[in-house]
Amino acid sequence: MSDITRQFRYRTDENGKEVVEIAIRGKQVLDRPMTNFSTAYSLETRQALGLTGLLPPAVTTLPIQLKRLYTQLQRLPNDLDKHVFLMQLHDRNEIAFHALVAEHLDELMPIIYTPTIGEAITQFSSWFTVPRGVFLSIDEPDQIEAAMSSTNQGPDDIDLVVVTDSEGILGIGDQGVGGVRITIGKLAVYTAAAGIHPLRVLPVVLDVGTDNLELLNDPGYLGVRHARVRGERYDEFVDQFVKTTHKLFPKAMLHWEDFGASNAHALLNRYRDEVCSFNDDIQGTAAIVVAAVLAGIKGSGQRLKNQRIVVHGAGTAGIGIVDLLKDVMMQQGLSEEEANARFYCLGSRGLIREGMKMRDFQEPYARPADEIEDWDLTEPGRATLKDVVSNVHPTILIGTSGRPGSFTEDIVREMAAHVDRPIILPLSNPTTLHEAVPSDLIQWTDGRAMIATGSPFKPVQHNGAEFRIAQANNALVFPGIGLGVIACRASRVTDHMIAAAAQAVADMTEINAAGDALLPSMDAMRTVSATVAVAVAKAAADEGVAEPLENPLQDIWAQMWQPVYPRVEAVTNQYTPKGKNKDTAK
Ligand SMILES: NC(=O)c1ccc[n+]([C@@H]2O[C@H](COP(=O)([O-])OP(=O)(O)OC[C@H]3O[C@@H](n4cnc5c(N)ncnc54)[C@H](O)[C@@H]3O)[C@@H](O)[C@H]2O)c1
Ligand SMILES: O=C(O)C[C@H](O)C(=O)O
Ligand SMILES: [Mg+2]
Repeated sequence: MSDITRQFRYRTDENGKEVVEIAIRGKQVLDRPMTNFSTAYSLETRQALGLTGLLPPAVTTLPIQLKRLYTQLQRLPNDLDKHVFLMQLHDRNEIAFHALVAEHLDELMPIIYTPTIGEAITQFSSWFTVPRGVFLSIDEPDQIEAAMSSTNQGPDDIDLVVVTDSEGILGIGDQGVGGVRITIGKLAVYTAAAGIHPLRVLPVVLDVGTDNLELLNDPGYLGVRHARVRGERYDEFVDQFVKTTHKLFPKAMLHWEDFGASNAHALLNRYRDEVCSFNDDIQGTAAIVVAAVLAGIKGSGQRLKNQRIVVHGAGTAGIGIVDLLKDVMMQQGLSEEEANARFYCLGSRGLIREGMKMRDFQEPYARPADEIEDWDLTEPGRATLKDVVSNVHPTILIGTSGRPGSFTEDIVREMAAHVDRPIILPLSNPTTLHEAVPSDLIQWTDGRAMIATGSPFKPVQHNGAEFRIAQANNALVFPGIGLGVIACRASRVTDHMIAAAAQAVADMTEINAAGDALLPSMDAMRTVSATVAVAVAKAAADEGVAEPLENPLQDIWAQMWQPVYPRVEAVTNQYTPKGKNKDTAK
């Protein structure tokens, strides 16, 4: 790696200010998203970088550019067009992109991320323009190292790798190569919410084929054109990817996103003790949902260990949530057996019971086979959600099924008839897949339900009160987990660190009046991330997977990158990646 020529380098000067040294000249400067500051370049810098004549004469500032960009954005007719516009800005002027998102966080999160990103992913091959991310093909496993190295990054240059194999994108399933966009979206959220430096990250798609026939039959499809490879060849490919990533970027946290349920659990278990590895759908979702649950329970004066919890959709996210809730219950004094008994998990064949076919990660939660003997079932031999709710009287109902509308009026009214403050969490994304919408839930429970949803919803008015709807999306917590891990260079991500993240978010919320939300709002993401990061770094030190930070708040705050143009130095030297500093060179 040592003789790679660099074109520019971001570093911090003696006053802690960011500087970019630029060795390229002319049009090349404007062609790179991290060196193109466009009309904001001063006349001297334009001269020094050979930009004279390549830009209109006026010198502007980032705020003026943002005003112009925001006006252009607002003229666009729909969210997908806005998403594409923002992604093009991302590829043209990355700092302006991040600054625009930061300035309009609440409004633009749903555009760059869930739910709009779901639509963008399904249409990836038709709106593809500029490639971003690393594409690894199962048909060329010997190219993994070359592909991962083609970004010219040295061993100290990458803090975070987000990877997907696209089998379980949101609730929309197998999206083939288009899944690369979820890794880019997640990384944009890491930067917006936790100030992770945009040059110190790598989005990766493992293209192992697709079982999506629509994609396979589309002549314009840009991915590997065959069915999904499974089994040994898949495992070897993933293993090769993990080993290569760890070899090239030994300090990076590996974030797994939107794998199918079986692989998600298996890969987390395989790698969690080998590398610094985090599954967002399992652990990130669990952390944010447990935070919402803890806040709700505190608000209604209850104890977690006394709850009856029904989980509709016992897959990656659902069982991840259950596992973490169980850990917290055990910390509160329940035995494992007692804790397991608090959960009722449903899959596509209804309530999961002993003797049924199930996945290994569901086994601890299988209900006794004879439990439903006395139940008056809607369909013989299968306990549906309706049956479970009317027999169990749950206090908490969680939806991670991707089945829209499955929390029906009947079911919700039945649940609310037996609990004072039902906690109802329809978490499936994107918006169209929610198990119920907040306005219905509030109406059906006459304002008693405590709600959080996976995608954003507008506040709901009821009986003169405004209900702000908490968004229980892992985006509120994974950026802080990543920031904490990076700040203390944790070697592993442990369950204790995830539980600490959940508790930190729960502690930020007070539920006093009807309408109070279960979680902080998305526009408080930077504060939430910093708070989570401090808790995660502390838990990492307690667990012995990192050294304690000397001054946690200051260290973490200082780590957070701000989207402003750095001072420019036109240089002539060529860079080589350094092994030992935190500079970011390309
Ligand atoms: N809010 C968040 O932060 C968040 C995070 C992760 C996932 N999710 C959402 O949760 C949903 C599921 O994601 P996942 O990654 O866990 O997928 P998954 O495929 O791993 O799990 C879905 C589960 O639902 C079950 N299911 C299917 N049909 C059902 C039915 N009719 N009744 C009951 N269960 C049924 C499946 O058996 C499977 O176990 C998606 O819509 C995803 O967007 C939300
Ligand atoms: O991506 C999201 O919006 C949350 C979650 O990771 C999901 O898969 O739905
Ligand atoms: Mg996901």
